[in-house]
Amino acid sequence: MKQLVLATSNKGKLAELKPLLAEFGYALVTQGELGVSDAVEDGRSFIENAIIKARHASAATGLPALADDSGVVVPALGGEPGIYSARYAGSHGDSAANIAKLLEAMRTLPDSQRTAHFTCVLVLLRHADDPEPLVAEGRWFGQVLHSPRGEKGFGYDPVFLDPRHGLTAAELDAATKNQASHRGQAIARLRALLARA
Ligand SMILES: O=P(O)(O)OP(=O)(O)OP(=O)(O)OC[C@H]1O[C@@H](n2cnc3c(O)ncnc32)[C@H](O)[C@@H]1O
Ligand SMILES: [Mg+2]
Repeated sequence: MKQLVLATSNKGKLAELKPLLAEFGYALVTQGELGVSDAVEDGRSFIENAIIKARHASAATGLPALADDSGVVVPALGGEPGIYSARYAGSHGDSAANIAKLLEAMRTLPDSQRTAHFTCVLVLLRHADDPEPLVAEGRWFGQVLHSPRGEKGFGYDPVFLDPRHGLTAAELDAATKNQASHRGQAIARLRALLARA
């Protein structure tokens, strides 16, 4: 079976992506398992950063690569944290600090201005020099709560309310989150692109 390197070091993403990719017909290997360093994410958009990460992992391994660039976008904050979601409060991947900063920035906002969405852009390089990567985006619309709820998931999940279920992303079981989420939607689009490619 052809190997595919997952170009992410985020354990939460890996846990969600692995079951979603099960039917894609690849043997999955993470960039960490292959000793690939994290790429420098200096793009200006989710798409640019996802391409940077996929190209970095693919160039280092010679394998096809899948990257995920994602984040939470709050229109009332001018789109923040956006592409800076992982390092919003300064240090990379400190979810408690990121959530605290987000809640403080939104402290005075009424419910009508607390809408937000998660965005996920997936980039699949089908081989190391693939000039035309497959790009798939998904968005998950909801509301930012005033305080965290739930223990599951990762990142901003405890403060993101999914209006369809009336639960935060951290209160949803993994399969339900994957059905609703930005990442799940992006994977469904990627599957459709692959079927046509
Ligand atoms: O770059 P990689 O190695 O993939 O890992 P990362 O965590 O740095 O990933 P990003 O650069 O794409 O930043 C995404 C951040 O957005 C947040 N995020 C993305 N998807 C999320 C989800 O499903 N639930 C909660 N937070 C999410 C979370 O804080 C992530 O760290
Ligand atoms: Mg990152």
